[in-house]
Amino acid sequence: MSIVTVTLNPALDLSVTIPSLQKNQVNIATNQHLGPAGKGINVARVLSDLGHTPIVTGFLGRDNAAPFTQLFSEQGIRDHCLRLAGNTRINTKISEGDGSVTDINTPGLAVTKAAWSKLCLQLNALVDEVEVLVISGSVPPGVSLAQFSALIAWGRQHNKAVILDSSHAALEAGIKARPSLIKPNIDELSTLMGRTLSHEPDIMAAAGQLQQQGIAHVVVSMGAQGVYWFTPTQCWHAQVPKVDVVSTVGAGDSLVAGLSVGLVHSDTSFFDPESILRRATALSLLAVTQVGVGIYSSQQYADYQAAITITERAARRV
Ligand SMILES: Nc1ncnc2c1ncn2[C@@H]1O[C@H](COP(=O)(O)OP(=O)(O)OP(=O)(O)O)[C@@H](O)[C@H]1O
Ligand SMILES: O=P(O)(O)OC[C@@]1(O)O[C@H](CO)[C@@H](O)[C@@H]1O
Repeated sequence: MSIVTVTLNPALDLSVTIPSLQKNQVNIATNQHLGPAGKGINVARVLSDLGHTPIVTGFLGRDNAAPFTQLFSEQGIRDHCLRLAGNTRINTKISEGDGSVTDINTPGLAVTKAAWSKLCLQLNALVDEVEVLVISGSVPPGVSLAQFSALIAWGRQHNKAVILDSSHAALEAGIKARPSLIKPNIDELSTLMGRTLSHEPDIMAAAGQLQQQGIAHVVVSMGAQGVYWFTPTQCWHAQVPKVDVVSTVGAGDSLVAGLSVGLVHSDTSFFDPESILRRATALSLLAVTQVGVGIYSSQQYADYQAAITITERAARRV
């Protein structure tokens, strides 16, 4: 059994660092890096650093698939991604000296009906191997929101824990299929609820509303303000230490990787949200202190776990 991540719209991330972005000017980057990414791919990379053997699936462009194939083979990730004619998109991530990031994401490779059918067949063939299904990222051209939502419903019908990490219309559509856990960031949650959320009582009320719609776990990532995790019975908050931010890209994916490991035991007595949240949040701190994701230092991972403060909040239900 494995954690399976589905990335319908992966990307090569072109990460550039500049001191301060000047609009309408020539900006000279001090660093650049082009590497395989996309939300579910990032999740799998972190899982493999944690000692898991995740399965990745979704779509890749055949013409520039080599960096992905190399990553999967180096990291021991089981590659079930379907290759389509053309190139996987390139997303640009501009990191500035103050830690802010500007993302320029492109729409991605169009998925044909035949390719979608192949993915469905492949998932059916993998079903007995799925321990947790992580569905991450945007919906590429050619895939409808109904198909996206059906993917989540498929996982739930097969009694799998399904994590959904997406945004905008895809998040809204996906929620209707009642994933087991969603991980919006605070802006995504505000957009979803149609109101600005920033204070704890508002976030609690929003999470409660979503739980009433059948989503057991709502995790809200809040950047430097840490993480809230609303389980069916409790509410936890992770407070993060101040860190030197290199790039926040992939921080949410690293958090999701840690949560996916935790959900493996969600219906057993081994389920311990406090320690899952501590570890998952530490993984997100490793992400913000590097370009890309992964455990670059076991000692740093341990130190971040020790520096995170987890508190239980009195859950308020709507
Ligand atoms: N500036 C920061 N300082 C400390 N921790 C941070 C910072 N930004 C992010 N984090 C950590 O990473 C987690 C996820 O970040 P964030 O809320 O920005 O998610 P996200 O928007 O989904 O990220 P992304 O889409 O870029 O992967 C936070 O909950 C926090 O633990
Ligand atoms: O367009 P999506 O799928 O929503 O997001 C894609 C993306 O921004 O997400 C990852 C960071 O979370 C990046 O590696 C990648 O470029």
